[in-house]
Amino acid sequence: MRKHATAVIDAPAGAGTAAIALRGVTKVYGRGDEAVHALRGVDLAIRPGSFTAVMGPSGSGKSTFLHCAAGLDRPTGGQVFLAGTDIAGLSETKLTELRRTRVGFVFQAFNLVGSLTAEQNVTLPLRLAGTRPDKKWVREVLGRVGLAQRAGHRPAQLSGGQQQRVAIARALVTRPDVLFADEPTGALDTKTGREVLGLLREVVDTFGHTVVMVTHDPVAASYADRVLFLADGRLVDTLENPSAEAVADRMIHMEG
Ligand SMILES: Nc1ncnc2c1ncn2[C@@H]1O[C@H](COP(=O)(O)OP(=O)(O)OP(=O)(O)O)[C@@H](O)[C@H]1O
Repeated sequence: MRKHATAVIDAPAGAGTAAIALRGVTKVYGRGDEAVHALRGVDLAIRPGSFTAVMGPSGSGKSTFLHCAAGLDRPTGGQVFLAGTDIAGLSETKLTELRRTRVGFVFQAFNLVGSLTAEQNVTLPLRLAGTRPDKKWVREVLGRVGLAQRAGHRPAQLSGGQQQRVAIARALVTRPDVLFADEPTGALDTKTGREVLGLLREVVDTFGHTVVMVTHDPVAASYADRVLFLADGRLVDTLENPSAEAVADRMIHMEG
């Protein structure tokens, strides 16, 4: 039997002040005997300008949480507020617009367009949203991720860490309310992974962005201000100012 850590459920802050707030969010895949309860009533609030890591055993609902929080998928029940907007009530068109402009995504596999330069990859979300890219702002974002000198390079001409930096710049270019990262260091070696984590920390501390990152790695989680632990679709624990050791210890007890 899976042992759960003490259940500490965050009281949702006023939905209007949180970058993200979930209220009683459930997600069921399939029906009847086949039904999988991926989220079983998640309540939480994430402060603007904070860095949050989401951890939990395989199958605990981390990706489902990320998808529901980011408007990539609709919850079966409950409410998701993104900077005060209840996204469950939005039409498909509005939800697509929200995904393009108010949230940013960084994935393990970078997901850059190989035929485009770093700068063109970064401006892609703006073009998709029908906005003319502001050159000064695009340069600024490329500078924030340390790629001012690589703007004209294509992904194949960049290292894995540089490609992930392009992906981070692309995620930030629309000035999103939240940047979601799904195992952003999963495809990188340890040293490069740490550099990317340092960059995520920096965009929070220096530029006030809000980052929510799913990870399996306790060291990655230790870069966050707070770790949320999911088990069997529930938020079962949180850890403030986490050390890698404390996170690893919590995980061992959850998986034991
Ligand atoms: N599209 C789907 N259809 C049916 N079941 C699904 C679907 N997506 C996820 N699940 C199930 O929901 C549960 C939660 O999955 P989820 O991918 O959110 O977990 P996770 O914590 O991200 O796992 P991992 O760490 O292995 O990536 C699992 O039991 C999974 O099998």
